[in-house]
Amino acid sequence: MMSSVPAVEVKGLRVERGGKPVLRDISFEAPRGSVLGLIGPSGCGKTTLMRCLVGVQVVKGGTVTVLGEPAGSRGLRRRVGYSTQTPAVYADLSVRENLRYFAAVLGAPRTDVDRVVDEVGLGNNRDQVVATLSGGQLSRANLAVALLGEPELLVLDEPTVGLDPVLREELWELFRELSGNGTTLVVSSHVMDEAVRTDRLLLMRDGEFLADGAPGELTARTGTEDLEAAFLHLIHQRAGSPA
Ligand SMILES: Nc1ncnc2c1ncn2[C@@H]1O[C@H](COP(=O)(O)OP(=O)(O)OP(=O)(O)O)[C@@H](O)[C@H]1O
Repeated sequence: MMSSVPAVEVKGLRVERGGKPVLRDISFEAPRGSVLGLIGPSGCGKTTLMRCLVGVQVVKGGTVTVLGEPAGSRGLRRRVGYSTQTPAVYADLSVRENLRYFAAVLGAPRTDVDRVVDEVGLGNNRDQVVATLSGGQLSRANLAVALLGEPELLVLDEPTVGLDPVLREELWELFRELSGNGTTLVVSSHVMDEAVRTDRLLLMRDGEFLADGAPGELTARTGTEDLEAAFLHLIHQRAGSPA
């Protein structure tokens, strides 16, 4: 039976980096099995928020609860998958060797290796040394590591950067399939056309949420035709509102 505890529960989160506020009083919840999009311009705090979810960021205030436990708890190690923008895979090992290594570290079954290679569409590159992969193949190898062990929550920092539209489409189909099986995904992007594929969007700017809702709700609420226009509308609205 699926737990009723939200996959993610963030309350009053505040983070400072380099002495400056980077996240200012952020609160939200992600129900299990949802695909949550974290969208906003470069430097708005997306990576910092994701670091909080996986428990590697020092926080100034607030709480971050993941699958019912404080973020970063030991018990969450195998239940949460994280892929960073900087690839974690070793350049001098093949795709398969990397995944075997990470499967052993994570305690994931060895049979997972071929499954995740196929899921990210690297079936023809499984024995290729990572140093020789293209940029898009490299980011998919990195994503494959996060899929090992079938984590309940996947935190993916810009997983589709540098991919062509066909591959992006395929990856989004995979994300939808994973969420259909009950996995919760938090996916960051600064590309608005990806935002429409999420169940719920958190539009971020300067460490705050401009809006939080389903893509259709956000366009309806702002009376705009697409999410790009909705985002601009919200920025102008915020700029025009009294402090
Ligand atoms: N180690 C650090 N020390 C000081 N400031 C930092 C550090 N890391 C990030 N920052 C600052 O924190 C803010 C948020 O950065 P963050 O990486 O979370 O943004 P982002 O939205 O993920 O950006 P991008 O889309 O470019 O990855 C930025 O202003 C950044 O300069």
